[in-house]
Amino acid sequence: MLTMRTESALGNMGEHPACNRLLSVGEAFLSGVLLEAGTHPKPGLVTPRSNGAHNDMTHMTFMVGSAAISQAFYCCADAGFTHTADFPTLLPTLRTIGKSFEKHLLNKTKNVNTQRGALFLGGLLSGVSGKLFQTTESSTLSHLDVCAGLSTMCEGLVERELSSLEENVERKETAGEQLYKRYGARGVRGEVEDGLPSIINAGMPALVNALDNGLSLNDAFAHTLISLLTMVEDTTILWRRGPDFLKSAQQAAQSALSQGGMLTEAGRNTVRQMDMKFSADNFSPGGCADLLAMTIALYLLEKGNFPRKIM
Ligand SMILES: CC(C)(COP(=O)(O)OP(=O)(O)OC[C@H]1O[C@@H](n2cnc3c(N)ncnc32)[C@H](O[C@H]2O[C@H](COP(=O)(O)OP(=O)(O)OP(=O)(O)O)[C@@H](O)[C@H]2O)[C@@H]1O)[C@@H](O)C(=O)NCCC(=O)NCCS
Ligand SMILES: Nc1ncnc2[nH]cnc12
Repeated sequence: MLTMRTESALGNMGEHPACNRLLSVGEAFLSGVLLEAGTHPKPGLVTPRSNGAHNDMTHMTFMVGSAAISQAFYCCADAGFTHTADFPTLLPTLRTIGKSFEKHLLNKTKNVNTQRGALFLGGLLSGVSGKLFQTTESSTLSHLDVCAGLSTMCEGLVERELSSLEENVERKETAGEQLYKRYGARGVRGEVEDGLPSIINAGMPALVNALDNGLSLNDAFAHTLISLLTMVEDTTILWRRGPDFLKSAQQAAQSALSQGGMLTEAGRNTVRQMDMKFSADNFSPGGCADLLAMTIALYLLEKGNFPRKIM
């Protein structure tokens, strides 16, 4: 006797569409983190061909990290689908799932922080997606609806977790908490509370435009990353090199985009130069990398698949 999940995973969609749709949420977000890690070039970031600004991780670290968090997305989607109360009351459940997977991630990567941010973003988005599937028969979700649900669920998160930070808290303050105190940077919490404006206004339009213009998946993803970098307040850059570097990185990305980004040879050369400079200056936009992964995942949730051959 097959379990419901196994039967559905075997494609028996007719009987268990709900479970199959939750499996597709998990698959979309795992695809996002894997395809992000596999994209090259990405200024300062780890790719299959470069370790960027990192001396403690390679592409293999991200494969192990992705495997470690892969089940979190289905678990969060399932939690969202079975959550009978309103969006804000779903958040603590997802945080509990996330915190246990974060421990697992760091255990599997031997304490190298590959994708804490991706786990946070993907887990919350998966939970919202699962909840939205309660009220539709569709097998796809609009990224605008998912981002709106995220914003509703995370309303007040910055205030609760950053603005009201106690002085000399018992535990070591996280990077995000220290950066909020130092610069007022809202980081990933600000992104989710605002409903991912960087994806809605930059990432998703860039990805759709790149694919419509015939770019390969790799080049479309690299183009999307550059677009995100123009506007994201990336605390991983702030943490390593401060606000002036963050501003210069955003300006460099804007300059590359003005030359066409990955759509033109001049733009591609500028992106390659950015990669060399970010790596030499020892900083990388880890937050933008996570948002790239999420853009890919939300694209797959909305469209179901990529438009052409997977190349
Ligand atoms: C909620 C937390 C994840 C918040 O953690 P923290 O207090 O540290 O807050 P932030 O710094 O704001 O964000 C944490 C990570 O989020 C990514 N990020 C940063 N800015 C943004 C942004 N504007 N938008 C989106 N995402 C953003 C970033 O993660 C990526 O970069 C990390 C790799 O950076 P790197 O510098 O290479 O490595 P480090 O070890 O950090 O530094 P070095 O020593 O090497 O210099 C990697 O994590 C990428 O993912 C930020 O780091 C957390 O507190 C939490 O609660 N987690 C539990 C999980 C959870 O609640 N899940 C819920 C659903 S499952
Ligand atoms: N490819 C990557 N390189 C470095 N940090 C990251 N954080 C998320 N993806 C990353």
